[in-house]
Amino acid sequence: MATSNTPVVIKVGGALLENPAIAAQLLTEIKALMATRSVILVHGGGAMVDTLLGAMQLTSTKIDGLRVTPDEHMPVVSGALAGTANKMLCGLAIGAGVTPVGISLLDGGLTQCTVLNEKYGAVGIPSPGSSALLDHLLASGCLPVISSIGSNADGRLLNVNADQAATVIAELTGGDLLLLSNVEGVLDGDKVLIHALDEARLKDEVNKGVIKDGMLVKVEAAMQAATQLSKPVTIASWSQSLAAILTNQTGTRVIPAAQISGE
Ligand SMILES: Nc1ncnc2c1ncn2[C@@H]1O[C@H](COP(=O)(O)OP(=O)(O)O)[C@@H](O)[C@H]1O
Ligand SMILES: CC(=O)N[C@@H](CCC(=O)OP(=O)(O)O)C(=O)O
Repeated sequence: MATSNTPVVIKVGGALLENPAIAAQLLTEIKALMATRSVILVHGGGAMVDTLLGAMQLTSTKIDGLRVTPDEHMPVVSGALAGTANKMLCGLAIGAGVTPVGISLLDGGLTQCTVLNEKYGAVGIPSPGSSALLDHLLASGCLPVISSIGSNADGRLLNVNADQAATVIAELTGGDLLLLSNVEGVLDGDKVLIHALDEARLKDEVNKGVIKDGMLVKVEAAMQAATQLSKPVTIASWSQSLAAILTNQTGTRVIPAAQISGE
């Protein structure tokens, strides 16, 4: 039975699925956490998308960490993310003794997406919708496992970066957001962990080219969520213990940008 109304929204990058032992350990820790907190799992699967597109002889490019996704790639992309990756995580959850419910951003009116820019093809930017489905699942003691496949109002399927997907779910639920990846957090130019990243430092490291590619999308999503929720967002590694991450012993804390007074 959860004792806090504030859920923990945990996002895992797709590379986790290539490490089944670590993934199983994380799900075991999530089960323990669910004794006191509601947990929502949001996941990526970029590596799996690459593998499945490659197997279909389809080439894929990224601009600033976002995949250019022609509509004709969407059956493979949604199959990889909402299908294979989602069900692998649900299977690991069952193995850990948790009851998962695998869904996507487009289910139950959780989010609505708009097309980012046609130069990216079917790539969506999500906005919060209704939390009713999540409220119901959490009240039932289930673990929502959410893939980053969304839709616009016309039902066009859209590929959403999974860090942006996690951000919108944290905003929807007021949750504490952990973005877990294959690095211990945001690293500086000497590959040393940055413990706290405020807006000025973020801009500086981005301008220097130290924060780039997938991490650029991640820190920008984290700063948006931190500012919107008025609380820090954590970027850390899924190979470290959740207990250590939740007690700020490891990872990078992204600090909310100062709100302009009167806003
Ligand atoms: N300053 C940085 N600190 C840490 N990682 C960085 C940095 N700049 C770029 N990266 C890259 O970003 C990657 C994490 O982003 P990404 O691959 O999108 O992760 P995920 O799939 O878990 O969301 C790291 O593995 C690293 O290669
Ligand atoms: C638009 C866009 O870039 N979508 C991502 C969605 C998956 C993702 O973000 O996976 P990771 O968290 O493992 O990187 C993609 O197609 O790779």
